[in-house]
Amino acid sequence: MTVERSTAPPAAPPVPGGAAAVSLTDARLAYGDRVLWDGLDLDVRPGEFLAVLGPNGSGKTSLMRVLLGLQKLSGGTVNVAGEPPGKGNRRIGYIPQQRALDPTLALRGRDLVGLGYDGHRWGLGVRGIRERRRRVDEALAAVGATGFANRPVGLLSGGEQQRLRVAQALVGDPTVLLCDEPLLSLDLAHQRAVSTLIDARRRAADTAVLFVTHEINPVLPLVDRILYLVDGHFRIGLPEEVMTSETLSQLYGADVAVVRVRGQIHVVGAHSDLCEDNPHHHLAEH
Ligand SMILES: Nc1ncnc2c1ncn2[C@@H]1O[C@H](COP(=O)(O)OP(=O)(O)OP(=O)(O)O)[C@@H](O)[C@H]1O
Repeated sequence: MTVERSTAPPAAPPVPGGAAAVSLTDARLAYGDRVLWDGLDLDVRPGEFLAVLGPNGSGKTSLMRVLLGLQKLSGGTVNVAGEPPGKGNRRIGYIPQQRALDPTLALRGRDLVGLGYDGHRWGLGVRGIRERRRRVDEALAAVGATGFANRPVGLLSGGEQQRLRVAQALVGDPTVLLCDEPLLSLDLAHQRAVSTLIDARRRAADTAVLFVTHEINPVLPLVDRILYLVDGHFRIGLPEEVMTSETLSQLYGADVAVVRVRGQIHVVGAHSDLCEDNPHHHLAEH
């Protein structure tokens, strides 16, 4: 399989005097002889919003797992918030891909969010407990979850559970926020609320955001750069560099047209393997 290195010029200006929040150098991930990506050089600067796009199975979640320390690279190096990724890295906030929680789970919403604040330590002391409550309440309010914070999480709707996951990821003041399709199962109003919240967080606290999504349009105004993965190939660049007919046709190895309508991007492909379930991909079979 041929593997492509990004040819797009690095769009993000170097961080003056500061280290990258996420840094991958000559990174490779392969399962057996299946190469997901190779030669991946990527520095995400503090405060940057990087959208990670690509069809099913292109390795987006695997990239998140590498950054979380759950998956080893097959080659190259990775650093997150200045250190090699490890399971207990407190500087990472993670919003996992939506999965319904066990309906019998007795945990309340506010307990789930609290795990993001101090799931790793015990014995906070009275002042600590007060501060914890304040922070958890603040995070719950920010995602509009105060009204159902005391209900068992297993009985909440998918969208309500997802808002709690967002609060859990943000309550620990992360340096790096990893989001794996966080808008799935949210209605439009809550999609907007959650993306606004994530955007506000990175602006206020310089949190780097890596945002896996199948649907670029809801976050397009927030995106600084795009990492687009397709079957072992990738491109990194500004949205206007990556989301072009020429670049995507090269990446997919097929005739792909990128159409912009009223500020939205639509991708029209020639092959059904161009990920049919992607809302921004409209298929035109020949
Ligand atoms: N531990 C593993 N061992 C072997 N293959 C794996 C492993 N984890 C993932 N894969 C395979 O690697 C490919 C990439 O998976 P990944 O979940 O990263 O894709 P994705 O881009 O997030 O896909 P989707 O859009 O469907 O969520 C898939 O074909 C998957 O089956």
